[in-house]
Amino acid sequence: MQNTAPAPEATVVEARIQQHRRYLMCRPEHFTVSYTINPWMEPANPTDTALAVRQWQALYDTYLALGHEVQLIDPIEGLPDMVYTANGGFVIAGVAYGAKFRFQERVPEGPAFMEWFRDNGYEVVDPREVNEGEGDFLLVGDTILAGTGFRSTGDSHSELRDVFGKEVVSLTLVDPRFYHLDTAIAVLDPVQGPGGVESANIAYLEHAFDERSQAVLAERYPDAIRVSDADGAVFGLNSASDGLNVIISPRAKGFEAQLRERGYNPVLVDLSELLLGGGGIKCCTLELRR
Ligand SMILES: CN(C)C(=N)NCCC[C@H](N)C(=O)O
Repeated sequence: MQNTAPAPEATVVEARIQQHRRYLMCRPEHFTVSYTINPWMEPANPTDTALAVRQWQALYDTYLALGHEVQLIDPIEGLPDMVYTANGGFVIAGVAYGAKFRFQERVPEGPAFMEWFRDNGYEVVDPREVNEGEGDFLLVGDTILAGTGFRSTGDSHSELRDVFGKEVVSLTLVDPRFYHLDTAIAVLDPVQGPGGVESANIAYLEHAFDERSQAVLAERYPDAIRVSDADGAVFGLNSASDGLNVIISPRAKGFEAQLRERGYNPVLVDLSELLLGGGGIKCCTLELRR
């Protein structure tokens, strides 16, 4: 008798390609939580600066072990959030669009980062509009996804478009726990081929966005990984990917499994102490694109 049962579907796992990265980080020597500008910060809870430094060092060592390059900006006393370098600007092709922070407590960080960029050979664009750098702007392939709702303004998205001449897609965040775009979206793999960007994918937390933005993301990224609230709430998406290795929080168990299924290599680094300031792996990592 002829067997008419359909052949079992083969699971195709794409081969992932590691890309070299250059990052800017800041040792959290002055880390503490002395004010509240996001729902995670609770000045009454004690912080352990030595532990924050050890955890940060583990992230730094991980990047080096994976073959990436890390540059450092000196921490400044009285600016405890400077460890979250992702907020210090947005850099593409040697051009650094500076940050202009929403809250007074972080305002002095803007010029400090711009000075570092200048001293290190970047062309600096002094921003007119309030924006918190790569915390709210993510390069996915050749498109910039730009967050608003809590920190960066919609006007900064227009400024960003003028500065880089790229497509900028505005997305509105609605859940105060996910106040920067990089808490709600992880960029997984902008793969550059000889003819430009060949593929780009993301992971995201759907309900961190308003309905319009959810529709935009669903249409643009049909293959995206959608993560659970539980994984989002431990800053699972606040991760750094080199196209193959994805550095994530060890608490994001579901996301870890989803990444493995897709052929990525999750690398677990615990930044629990820095979570007290409302930041995770990606927040401590600014990509320097030459
Ligand atoms: C992903 N996130 C949140 C970041 N990119 N940055 C962390 C900033 C934390 C700082 N206390 C603040 O509230 O600004």
